[in-house]
Amino acid sequence: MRFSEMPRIGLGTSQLHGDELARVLAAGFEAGYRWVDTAARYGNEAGVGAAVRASGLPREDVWVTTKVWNDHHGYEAVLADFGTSMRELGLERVDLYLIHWPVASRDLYAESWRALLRLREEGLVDHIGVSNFQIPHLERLFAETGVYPLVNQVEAHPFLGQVPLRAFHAAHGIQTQAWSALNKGRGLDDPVITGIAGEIGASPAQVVLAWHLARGTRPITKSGKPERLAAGIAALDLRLSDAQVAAIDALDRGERGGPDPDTMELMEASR
Ligand SMILES: NC(=O)C1=CN([C@@H]2O[C@H](COP(=O)(O)OP(=O)(O)OC[C@H]3O[C@@H](n4cnc5c(N)ncnc54)[C@H](OP(=O)(O)O)[C@@H]3O)[C@@H](O)[C@H]2O)C=CC1
Ligand SMILES: O=C(O)C(=O)[C@@H](O)[C@H](O)C(=O)CO
Repeated sequence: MRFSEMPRIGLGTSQLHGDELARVLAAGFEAGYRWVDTAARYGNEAGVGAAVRASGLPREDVWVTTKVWNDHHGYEAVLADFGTSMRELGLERVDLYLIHWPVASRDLYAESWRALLRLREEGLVDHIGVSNFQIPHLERLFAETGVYPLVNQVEAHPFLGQVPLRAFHAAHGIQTQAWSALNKGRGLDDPVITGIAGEIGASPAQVVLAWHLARGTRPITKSGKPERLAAGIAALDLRLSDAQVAAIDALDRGERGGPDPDTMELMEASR
């Protein structure tokens, strides 16, 4: 799939395995999701690939992202682990391959980025990017290779607006993707969000997804409940006013629910 055709809302698969993974992905495809986010770390690439094949959808209609984990940084290690991901997925191509975290303490992320550039040059992956990179990490990639990532997938939700990072992305043509787009349900009861939900006749979760879309961020969400998955896709049709977007922007308190990219070092094996 061309980058310009990339779906606007992604379906996450972290911590989903076996029958539950198959059930959620089948419900997600039924609801209209066409972008699945996995990672070596999630230990479910084989199940994701199987669900894509089982969907009956043409392969070119589904966007599959996977990521290399922290224990496989470095040029040769990335190339080797990409091969393992491809075998696990059992798909001919992966649409987007990301470096999951910078793990700056290892000082291997720029070398890892060179490996992603090679994979793209060789046509083994269509698009490449990073996840959880801060501005200095992105600057370093450009300084060393002259190429910015196409995507940076970072934690973002109303309590973590990522304003400086998003401005940097906009200046350098990097797409912002939001993981934990719903902050795992936290803050959906905030009066600003429930108030806008009442104004437009939508659910709080739909309001948050519509807010991501209005500010040009691509949200990735997850639910085990088919009705929530369907509601998420319906958010594509919602339009917030500038005032509603600004009111949600004002909830930003720089509050992370997940790890801090500057200190995240989890090196447990992904496989
Ligand atoms: N690159 C990275 O480092 C990271 C990437 N990710 C990716 O992003 C994906 C999404 O992240 P995740 O944190 O799961 O996303 P969300 O913010 O969507 O959180 C999902 C949780 O929110 C609940 N939820 C979903 N919809 C609603 C709703 N309408 N009302 C209330 N609660 C709701 C779900 O519960 P229920 O199932 O009961 O509906 C689930 O427990 C991951 O699966 C993964 O693919 C995640 C973390 C880090
Ligand atoms: O879920 C992800 O994509 C993450 O990067 C992290 O949540 C990671 O999997 C983790 O284990 C953090 O402790």
